Amino acid sequence: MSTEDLVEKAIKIRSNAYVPYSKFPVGAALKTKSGKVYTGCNIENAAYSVGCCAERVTIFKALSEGETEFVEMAVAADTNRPVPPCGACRQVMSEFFSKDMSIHLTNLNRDTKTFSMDDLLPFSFNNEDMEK
Ligand SMILES: O=c1ccn([C@H]2C[C@H](O)[C@@H](CO)O2)c(=O)[nH]1
Ligand SMILES: [Zn+2]
Repeated sequence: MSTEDLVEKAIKIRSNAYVPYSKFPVGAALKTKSGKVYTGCNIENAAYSVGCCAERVTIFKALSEGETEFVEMAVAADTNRPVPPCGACRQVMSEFFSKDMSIHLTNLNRDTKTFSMDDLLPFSFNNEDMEK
């Protein structure tokens, strides 16, 4: 699947977002090495802090199905600039994505900015930091 198609999937899955509190639907699409695509949206809760972003829902969906190798992700929201993922999602991404993996951030105009994992979260805390 092309990057453009991955972006379209991220935009489309926003329609499943459960966002009664923020009214800010976000969608994400994640491509595995084998070419399979997992999609996800944000899911909120009356206890605000237990809601989950589209990016993490998508990554956890794929991981829980046994996927471990990812090649590309797209994230979409109705924003002026391509939507920036929150810090928590960047940290989760850095656990499972290689430093050079591409993450495409976009909006409904299809303005798209592509970042490598390392650009999105430089100098990230990881397992090696606990090895001393
Ligand atoms: O990149 C982002 C930014 C925000 N949100 C969600 C969290 C919350 O449900 C709503 C408002 O922050 O948007 C995401 O899913 N992804
Ligand atoms: Zn997030």
